[in-house]
Amino acid sequence: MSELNEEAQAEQRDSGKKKKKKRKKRRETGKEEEEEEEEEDETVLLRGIFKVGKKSHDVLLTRTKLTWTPIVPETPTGHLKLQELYFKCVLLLRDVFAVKVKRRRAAGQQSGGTVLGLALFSCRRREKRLEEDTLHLHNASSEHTHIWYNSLKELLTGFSSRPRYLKVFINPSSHKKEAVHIYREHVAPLFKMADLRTDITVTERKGHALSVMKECKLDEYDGVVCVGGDGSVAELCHALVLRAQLDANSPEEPVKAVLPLGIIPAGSTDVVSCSVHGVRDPVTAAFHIVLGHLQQVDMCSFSSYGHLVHYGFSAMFGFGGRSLARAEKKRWMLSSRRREYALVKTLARLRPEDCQLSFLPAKKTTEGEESWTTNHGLYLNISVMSIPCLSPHAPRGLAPNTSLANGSASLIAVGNTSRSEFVKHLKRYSSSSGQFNFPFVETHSVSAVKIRPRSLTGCSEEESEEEGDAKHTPIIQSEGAAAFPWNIDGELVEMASEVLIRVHSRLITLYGEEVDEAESAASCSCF
Ligand SMILES: Nc1ncnc2c1ncn2[C@@H]1O[C@H](COP(=O)(O)OP(=O)(O)OP(=O)(O)O)[C@@H](O)[C@H]1O
Repeated sequence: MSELNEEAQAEQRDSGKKKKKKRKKRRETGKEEEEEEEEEDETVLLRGIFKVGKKSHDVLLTRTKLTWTPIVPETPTGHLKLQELYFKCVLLLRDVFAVKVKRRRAAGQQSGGTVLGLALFSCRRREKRLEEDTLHLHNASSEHTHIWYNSLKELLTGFSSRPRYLKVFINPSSHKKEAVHIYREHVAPLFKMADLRTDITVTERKGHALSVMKECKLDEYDGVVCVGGDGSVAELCHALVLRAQLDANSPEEPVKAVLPLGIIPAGSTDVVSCSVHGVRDPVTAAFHIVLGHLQQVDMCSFSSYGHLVHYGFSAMFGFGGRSLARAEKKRWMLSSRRREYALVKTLARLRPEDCQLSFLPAKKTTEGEESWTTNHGLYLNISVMSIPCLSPHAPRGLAPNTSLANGSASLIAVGNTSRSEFVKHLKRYSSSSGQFNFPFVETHSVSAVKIRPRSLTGCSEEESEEEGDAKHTPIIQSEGAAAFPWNIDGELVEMASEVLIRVHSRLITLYGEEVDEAESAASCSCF
C-alpha cells in the first residue's frame, strides 16, 4: 500500500474516532440529531477522476462540497513530496451558482459536440466584493460527466432560498442614467447563467413601481429586484410592505413583506445597497441575489395626523431635510454638483428648528411600559435611522450605533451650535469616528420618535426667493399649514405638524448580509 493510501486511511480512522468522540459529547448535551445531519452531509455521493489543469485529480462530491486532490504517481523511492500529500482543494456548493457541460464544437455548430467535462461557476470573496470564479473538471466520458452534472444540478436546486423567478424594476433615470446598461452588462448575464427567469419593468415615472406592485400577482415570483438609487429602493420597500398590509387587510399594523428585495446599485449614494453589501458594486449585489443570501432588516413607519405617510429606513429633519429641498430645486444640475451646492447653501443659511422631541428608548422599563422622554429645544438636525446607512462618503455609516435587525433605530439629535462646530461634526462622518463626541450631539437607541416643530416656518418661504425655477414637487404635500421638508431615504417629503416614527423589527428581507463597514471613496469635496 502506498504512503498516500496509508495516510488517507489513517486520516479516515482519525476522523472516525473524532466523530465518535463528538457524538458521545453531543449525546450528553442532547444534540445527537444535529450530529447525524452533519455526518450525512459529509457522506460521499460521488467519487471520480477528472483533470484539473493538466493533472488528474481524485474528486469527491458530498451534499455541501466538492474536494479534489492530485493523484500523484509513486516515485521509485516510494516517497512523495510533502506539498503533494496535502494539496487538497475545496469548493463549497453554497458558493456555486451554475454548472454546465463543456463541449468541443466546430465553428458554427449550435448543439451537440464532444463532451469535455464540467464547468462549475462559483463566487469567491475579495474582502466585501463577490467575484466570479470557474472550476474546469475535464473528463471525456459523456456518461461520467452527465452523472456528475445531474447530481450537481440536483444539489444546487436544493438551496431553497435561491430565487428562480424575479420581478425586476429598472429606473432608467437614476443618477447618470446608466441603470439599464448596468443591468444588461453586469447582472443579466449572471442571472442567465444561474437559469434565473425575470419579468422586467423599466419605470416611466415616480410611483410607477408602486402602482405595478399594488396590482401584480406576487405569488408568481420568488423575489423583487430594484435597479436604481435610494429613491427607487425606498419606493419598492414601501411598496412591498404596503402590499403585504393590503393583502393581510391590516389597516393599522404593518405586515412583513412577503418577498425579498434585491438591490442593484445605480444611484449616486446607494446607502441601502452599501448597508447590506458593504460595497457599491452591481456584481456583488447580483451574487447575493443569485446565491439567495437573505438578511432581515428593520424599517420605520412615518405617520402624520395619525395617517401613514411612508415606510422607510432613515429620516432627517432640519439641515438634512432643508438641504435636500434645495437640491431638488436644482434637478437640472449633475447630482454631485447639486448635492454640494445644496450643502454649502444650507450651511450658509444655517438655522436651528425649534421643536419638541420625544422618544421611546429601545430598552423597555422593567414593567414593560412605554415611557416617553420629551425635550423642547433648538436643533440643527435630527436623524432617525433603523439601518447604519453606510456609503462611500460615510464608510462607518451615518448611524454606526445601530444594526440591520436589532429592532431599534438610532436617534441622533444635533443641538444648536456655531456653524464651524457643526461643520466639524459633519466632516467626522467621512473620516474615522468621533462624530458624536460633541457636547451639542446626543444619541439614543429608540423604538419610536415624535417630532413636533414649534416654529411656523416651513421650507417654502425661506428657500423660494432665488429659487423660483423649481420644477420639482415633493412626494407628499401638506395642505394649509406650513410644511417642513423631511429627507426620507433621500426623497423629499413635506409634512406639517407632528410626525411619529416607529421602528418595526425585521419588516423586510433584503438580499445581502450584515456588514460592519463600507468600502470608502473620496469624501465630498465641498468641505
Ligand atoms: N422614468 C422615470 N423618470 C423619472 N423619475 C423616475 C422614473 N422612474 C422612477 N423614477 C423616480 O425617480 C426617483 C429617484 O430615483 P433614484 O433614487 O433611483 O435615482 P437618483 O435620485 O438619481 O439616485 P440617488 O437617490 O442615489 O441620488 C424615485 O423616486 C423613482 O420613483
